[in-house]
Amino acid sequence: MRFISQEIWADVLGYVRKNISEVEYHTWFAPVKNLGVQEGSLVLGVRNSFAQEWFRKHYLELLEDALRSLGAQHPQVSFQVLPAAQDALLLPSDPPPAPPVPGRVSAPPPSDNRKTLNPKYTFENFVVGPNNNLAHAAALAVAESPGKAYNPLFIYGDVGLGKTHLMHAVGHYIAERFPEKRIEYVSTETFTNELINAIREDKTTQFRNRYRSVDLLLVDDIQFLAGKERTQEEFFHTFNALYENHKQIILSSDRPPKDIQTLEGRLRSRFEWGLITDIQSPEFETRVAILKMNAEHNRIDIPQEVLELIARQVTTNIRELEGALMRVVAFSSLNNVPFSRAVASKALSNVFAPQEVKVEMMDVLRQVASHFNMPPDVIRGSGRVREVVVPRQVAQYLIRDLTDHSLPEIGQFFGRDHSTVMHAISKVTEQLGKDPELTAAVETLRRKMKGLEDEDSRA
Ligand SMILES: Nc1ncnc2c1ncn2[C@@H]1O[C@H](COP(=O)(O)OP(=O)(O)OP(=O)(O)O)[C@@H](O)[C@H]1O
Repeated sequence: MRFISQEIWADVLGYVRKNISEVEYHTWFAPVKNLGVQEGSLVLGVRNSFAQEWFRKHYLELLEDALRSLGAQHPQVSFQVLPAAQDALLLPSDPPPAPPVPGRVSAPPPSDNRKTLNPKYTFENFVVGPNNNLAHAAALAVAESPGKAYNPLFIYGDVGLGKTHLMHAVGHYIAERFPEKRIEYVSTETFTNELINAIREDKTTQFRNRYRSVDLLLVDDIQFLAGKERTQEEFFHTFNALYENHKQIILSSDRPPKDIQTLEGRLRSRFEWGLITDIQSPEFETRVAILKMNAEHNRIDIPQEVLELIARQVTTNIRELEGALMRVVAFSSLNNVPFSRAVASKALSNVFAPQEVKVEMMDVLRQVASHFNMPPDVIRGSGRVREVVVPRQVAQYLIRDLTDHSLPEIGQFFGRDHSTVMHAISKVTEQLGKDPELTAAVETLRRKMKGLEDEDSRA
């Protein structure tokens, strides 16, 4: 059974909900469990055989339509009656727990002080790249010496780039080492709403005590303090109380303090007391590494070239990048086809502007290297034996054929001048049709790189 993510399942439910009444939805769909995909069929767990029959009769088509809207070409849905005890079944988006390591005692359950933290947002699960290494180093320093290294730590950056993840990572790190420490994570919006309620219910003292007695305060999206005078006033006092007691404060924002309009000067200057660090959009290699980690985390075996294609499609927001991976996984499960670049490209074409699968020089080199079973560096190296020269010529020929690179650019990539590349290309052109082995290699590789048309037609 392959899992489909909760996001995809939520999309299916969203589709269903738009097409039936609320009463119907709550009666039938709220108790359904998504059990994953088996042989291309989405398996749903229902409570009893009556429900099973009802679903088959009344909702099968609707569910198939929902899957079609998500890219399934031949959607199939089946229903399984859950044993009574399976109501509390592990959701398929939670990967099955790893088998216990003999002789190792499993970790104790998380202590209470991390109840507001997302368990996935740890340092171990954070991929460090040139876009975030300063923020990561600062967060680690703060986690090791809370209240001493940088206070406050102010992390800013665009949507979905890992600010909340880093804040929580500090929380987990501290919670693990100091289980007695009180950790509070709050979004500025929640802080504001809680303050409003406290004022209305005359409970401001409790509100203050709660936030002023923590050891680590994590506040997300602090830019939303802008224009909220009463909340700013309250936050100012919370900040001072914590700061004076050497308690660590971490703030996140979509912009640096100086760009938050209508923020009181005294707050702005406090935000600048510690360290201000930013997170930028991840570059290609970091995006691939994030996808790889996600895939491993979910025990999905997906080829590197597919991850690279996804990483090329989604360039700015990591949340979207993860969503794109889940879409590809769902698409391949639902259509029962193996992962490939063509499949990924199709899975994403509903969401992202269809892009031609753009082939890069490195892609070609890697494919050629794997075809001829030798390391890419050897092909690019100086070896002159036939076993190396032929793959090198094939790689140069295919790069010229499949990319827009000029002869001098290709030459530079191989550490040679353009006339050598020209010679390689004419050599391969001359042999095509004459040398069956070479012809087959070129054709296979070309097809693979152009998006694997053969798999395309199966998808
Ligand atoms: N460097 C990274 N390594 C692994 N996963 C990451 C990394 N950066 C971000 N993510 C993942 O991307 C998703 C979005 O991250 P997060 O919620 O922390 O972003 P954010 O900057 O706080 O966004 P927002 O501004 O919307 O609050 C999360 O699932 C997070 O785990």
